[in-house]
Amino acid sequence: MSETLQKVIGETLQKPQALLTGEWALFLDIDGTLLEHAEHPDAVSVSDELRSLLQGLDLKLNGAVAFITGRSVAAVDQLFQPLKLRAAGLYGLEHRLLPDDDVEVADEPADIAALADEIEAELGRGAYIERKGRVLAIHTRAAPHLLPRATQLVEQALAVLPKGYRVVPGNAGVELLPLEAAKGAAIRRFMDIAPFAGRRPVFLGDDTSDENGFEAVNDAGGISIRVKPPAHTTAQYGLAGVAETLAWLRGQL
Ligand SMILES: O=P(O)(O)OC[C@H]1O[C@H](O[C@H]2O[C@H](CO)[C@@H](O)[C@H](O)[C@H]2O)[C@H](O)[C@@H](O)[C@@H]1O
Repeated sequence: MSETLQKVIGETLQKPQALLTGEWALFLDIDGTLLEHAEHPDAVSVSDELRSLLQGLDLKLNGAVAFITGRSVAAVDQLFQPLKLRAAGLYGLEHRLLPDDDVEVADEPADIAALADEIEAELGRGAYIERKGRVLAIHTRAAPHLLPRATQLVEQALAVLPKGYRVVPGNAGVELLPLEAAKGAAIRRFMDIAPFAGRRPVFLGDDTSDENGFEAVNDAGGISIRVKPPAHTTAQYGLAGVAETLAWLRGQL
């Protein structure tokens, strides 16, 4: 274990009680943080152990736990069923502020179906095009050589998309997001309401798209934790991988 990581984990573990008191709000990325990456987005599965860990944390923190994910809330529910938590999906284009509430969706999607079709036709079967309304994910895990071309295609598409669309590197792929899709804003939205308001936010994530969330919790005096941290991250702390993240979370129960 690197010295930095040791220090980071040591610091975090020095205050476990603090995480257990009512002062914390916990925000969780899913893929690469709670779940190991799989070859295809539909190939991941959630263990009963993970479900009960999350349920336990939710109880412990009086409901101040939310998924902050690039997946849609419907996809998250499907994955974690029967567990339902508060959630922001599609990088904050969707919010479910209470576990049993309806999902609030930001404005009607721009029609990017035609663009998705064009990219799919150009890249062929090696790439998987995930259509998420206003968000488009191009997965190249099964054909890494397609990533540069996929990135080029989505960058070119910016010229014809509504203002504010941007390209964000994914994990073994690339995503095209509208302006309002940002994890930091999603976290701030929760922090304005009960039971999150007045607590210190903790956010765990593993991707470039999570950096915006780290900035938001840093600004709010919270704790940002990047799983498998790269050299450059705005996160204050790091955890080595999914297994270590789950162990750390179990330690907070
Ligand atoms: O914000 P997250 O919860 O981390 O979601 C980010 C994206 O995760 C999924 O894609 C990634 O995980 C897949 C399963 O391991 C993997 O096959 C893919 O290569 C990864 O990029 C999901 O499919 C996307 O919609 C999310 O935006």
